[in-house]
Amino acid sequence: MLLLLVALQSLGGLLLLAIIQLSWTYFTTPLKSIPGPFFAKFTNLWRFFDTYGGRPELTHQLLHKKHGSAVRLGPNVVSISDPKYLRVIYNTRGDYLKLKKTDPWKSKFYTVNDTKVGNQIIKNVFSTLSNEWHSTALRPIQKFYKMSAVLAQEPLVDLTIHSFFKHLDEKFVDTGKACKIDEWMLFFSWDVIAQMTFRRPMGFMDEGRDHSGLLHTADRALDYFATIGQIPALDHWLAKNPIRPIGPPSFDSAAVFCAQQVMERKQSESNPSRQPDMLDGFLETQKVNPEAVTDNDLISALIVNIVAGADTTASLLRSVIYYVLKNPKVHKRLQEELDNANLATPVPYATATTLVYFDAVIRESGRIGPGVGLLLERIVPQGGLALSDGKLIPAGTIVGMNPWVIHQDKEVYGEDAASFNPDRWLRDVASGETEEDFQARFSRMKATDLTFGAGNRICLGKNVALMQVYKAITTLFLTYDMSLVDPKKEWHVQNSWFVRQSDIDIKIQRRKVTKA
Ligand code: HEM
Repeated sequence: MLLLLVALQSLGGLLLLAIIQLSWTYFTTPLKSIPGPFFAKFTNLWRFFDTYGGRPELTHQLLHKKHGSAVRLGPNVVSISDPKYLRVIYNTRGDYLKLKKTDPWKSKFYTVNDTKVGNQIIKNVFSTLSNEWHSTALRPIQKFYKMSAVLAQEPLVDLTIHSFFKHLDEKFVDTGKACKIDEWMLFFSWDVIAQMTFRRPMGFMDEGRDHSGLLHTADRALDYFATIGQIPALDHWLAKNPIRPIGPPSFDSAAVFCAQQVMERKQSESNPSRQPDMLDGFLETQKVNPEAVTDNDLISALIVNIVAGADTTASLLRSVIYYVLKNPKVHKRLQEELDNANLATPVPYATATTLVYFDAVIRESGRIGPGVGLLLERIVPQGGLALSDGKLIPAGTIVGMNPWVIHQDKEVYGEDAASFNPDRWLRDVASGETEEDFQARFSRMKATDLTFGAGNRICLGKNVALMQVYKAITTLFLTYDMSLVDPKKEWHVQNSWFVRQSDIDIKIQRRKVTKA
C-alpha cells in the first residue's frame, strides 16, 4: 500500500514537472506571436503525429492558408512560406546551417539520417551539419556531378532505357496486362542510377520485383527518418541506441553491394575502351589523392548516390506520368510536339532540352508534386530573422520551407497555382504578355522552385536526375500510348520526406509512329 502511495506521488510529481515545463515553454518563448496549432506550441509530438499520418504537406498547406506566411509547427519550429525568404534561408554562404553539432538548439533532424555501424556513427554529404565536413567530403567528387561529366554517361542511361522498354514490351504490351507504372518507375530509377554509378543495374527490372528487399528497406528507413526526425532526440534511444539499436532495417546490403563494386573494380584490369562510370571517376581521384579519398569515403559516396538518387527520381517520373495521363489535352499536345521533332530514340538529352512544351510539363510536374515533402530545416543564425510584419524570429529557431507549400504561392505562380497547368511556364501571347514580362515572370517562378532545394546544400545529383528524367519521359511518350486503367481513380501518396506515389495502373501499347 505504502509502495503504491509512493508510486502515485512520484507519478503526480512527474506530471506536475511536465506541466510546469510545458507552461514555461509556452509562456516564455519569443515565438509566442507566431500562430499555429495549439499543441504544436507545447510539444513536437504534434508534428510527430502529423508526419506519422503520411500527408504532412497537406497539413502544412492548410495551416499556411489559415495563418499566413509564418506558422509554428513545434515549440521551436517555424514554417515559412514567403518566397522573399527563400534566398535568405537557403543562401550560398550557408550561414543558415542544418545545425552545428555544438549548438544547444537541438534540431538534429538530418542526423537521424546518419548510419550506425558497430559503435561508429557514419555521416554523409546529405546528413552532415557541418559546413567544413561538407566541403571536405564534396571537394574530390563534386566535378562528377557537373552536367559535362554526367553527359559522358548518357550511353549508360540509353542502355537502361532499352532494357526498360524490352520489359514493358514483353510483360505488358505483348500480353495486354495492366502495368503498375509506379513500381516500374522505381525499378527503372534504381537500375539506372546503379548503371551510371557502377555500370551494373541492381536487377530490379530483370526480376520485375523487389528481389533483394532493398526497396522495402529504403521505404522503412524513410518512414523512420521522416517521423523520428520530428523528435530527433528519440533517435538516440532507437536506431542509435548504445546497447541495442531499435530501428528500421539497415542498408547493410546496399553498403555490401557498394563495397563489392569497389573491390571488384580495383582488382579488374583497366580497359580504356570501356564506357566510364562514376566509380571510375571516383577511383581515379583516389589514385591522385589517396589521403583525401579513403575507401570508406568512396563507399559512402556510392551509397548516397543510390539512396538519395533513386526514390527521388522515381517520384518525379511518376508525377510526370500521372499528371500527363490525368490531363488528356496535355498528353495530346506533348505527343504532337514529340512527333513533330523528328527525334531519335532513346532521345538524346541535348535534344530533349530543346522541346519547349515538354520542358514546361517537367517543370510543372516538379512544381505541383515535388519529391521532397517536409521542411528543409535550417537554424536561424545570430541576429535572427526579421519578418516583414515586424516580428523577429530569434537565433537558434528551426525554420524551413516545404516545397509543397512554397510552390503554391499565388503571387508567383498565379491564381490557379493549385492546378496542373504546364502553360504557366510559357509566354501567354494570347493575353498580350511581352517577352520581357514573360522572362521576368519565368525567372521569378524558377527562383521560387525548391524541387531540388537551394543554396549551398542544393541537390548534388540534380543534373543526374534531370538527364534521366528528360530522356526517359520523352522516349516513353514517343514510343508508347499509355492511359490510366481507371482515369477517375486518384493515386495514393505517402509523404515520408521523399514522396512515394502508388496505385498508378496503366494500359500500354506501342505507338505506330516510332520504332525503338
Ligand atoms: C528528381 C530527383 C531528385 C530530387 C527531387 C532531389 C531533391 C533534393 C532536395 C530537395 C535536396 C535538398 C535537401 C535539403 O536541403 O535538406 C537534395 C539534396 C541532395 N540530393 Fe537530391 N534530389 C534528386 C535526385 C538526386 C540524385 C540523382 C542524387 C545523386 C546522384 C541526389 C543526391 C543528393 C545529395 C547528396 C543531397 C545533399 C546535398 C548537400 O547537402 O550538399 N539527389 N535533393
